[in-house]
Amino acid sequence: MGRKLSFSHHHQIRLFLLVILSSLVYIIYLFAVPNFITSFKIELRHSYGSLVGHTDSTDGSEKHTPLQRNASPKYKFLRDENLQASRHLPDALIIGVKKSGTRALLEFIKLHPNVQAPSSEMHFFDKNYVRGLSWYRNQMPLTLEGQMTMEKTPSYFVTKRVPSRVKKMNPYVKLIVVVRDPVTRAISDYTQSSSKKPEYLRKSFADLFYINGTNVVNTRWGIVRIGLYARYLDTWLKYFPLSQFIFISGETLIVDPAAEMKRLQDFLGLKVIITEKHFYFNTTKGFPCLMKSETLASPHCLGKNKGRIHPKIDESILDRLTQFYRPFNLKFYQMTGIDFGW
Ligand SMILES: Nc1ncnc2c1ncn2[C@@H]1O[C@H](COP(=O)(O)OS(=O)(=O)O)[C@@H](OP(=O)(O)O)[C@H]1O
Repeated sequence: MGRKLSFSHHHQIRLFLLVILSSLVYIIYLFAVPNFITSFKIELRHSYGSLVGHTDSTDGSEKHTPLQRNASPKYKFLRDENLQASRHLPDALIIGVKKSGTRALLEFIKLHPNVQAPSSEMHFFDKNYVRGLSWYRNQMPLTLEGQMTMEKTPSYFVTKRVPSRVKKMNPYVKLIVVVRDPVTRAISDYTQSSSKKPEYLRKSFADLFYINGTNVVNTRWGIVRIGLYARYLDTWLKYFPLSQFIFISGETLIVDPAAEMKRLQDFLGLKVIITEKHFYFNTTKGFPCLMKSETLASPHCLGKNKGRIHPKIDESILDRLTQFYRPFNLKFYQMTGIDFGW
């Protein structure tokens, strides 16, 4: 009887321990797994650490949480060095021009250790302005002291309300404009639009280029209008001095990317780190590619929507376009002091 009692007593203790252990496992599951998933998602969203806590105060200033609080191994170096990372409004903007090589330029300059930039176009000054500057700053990647922040949205160059808004953010911001022969630019833009908008498939370049069967150039067609660089620059120059701009040749960016990158690094006051060594010419793509990108250690070209095959456009239309742009191009050379040779 005594042995029986002690057996059931042991049995009860084991059962009790099992219940405690299962409850513990359940509690750990409840708390730890969601936390793990959340932090994993955050890591994915920001390749360069948004786990460094920061919040926006109502007055728009930014508060930082010390890196020491972040246990992620990614920040070990920063913690060891007692460095703090924070988000800043852009010091430089790639404002345009659409289809001139703005993505290539951004990818190339992002290789510089002192440059941080979001990959996507923020469209802050044209479409998202109501969200406010603190929203814009929150979209920027973290930077350390000595690093500059950059953003590119090519529609800024041609949107009337943008220059005054940019000036309000920072009157000393550096402005980067990539330009390309407006004829090639128009065809590139048309090629992209045809791939996106089905209505373009039913109309040829000629249909859209001339006003209803006449031989009058349709200057209301955005694809033609964007190439009037002198007009848009004129608006920008009402707000910023020419010395705050750099004009990058889209053509040179393809044949000699290192030369344009040297000009850009000098203009931004950066040590020239991106040189010929960073590029190779990919004959299949027909464009320069990077030996390594910001995220990939292997040779890397821009995506397949950059460097598209253009449709054949009638010679007479090309001549007409060239003539049409000529006076505007000359004016642009005069304003910038650069003959782009178009
Ligand atoms: N290295 C490299 N690789 C691929 N493409 C290159 C490169 N350098 C310049 N380009 C030219 O960039 C054109 C696209 O311009 P954007 O990046 O400014 O286009 S966008 O406005 O952001 O849509 C793109 O236009 P398309 O050829 O019409 O696709 C290219 O001609």
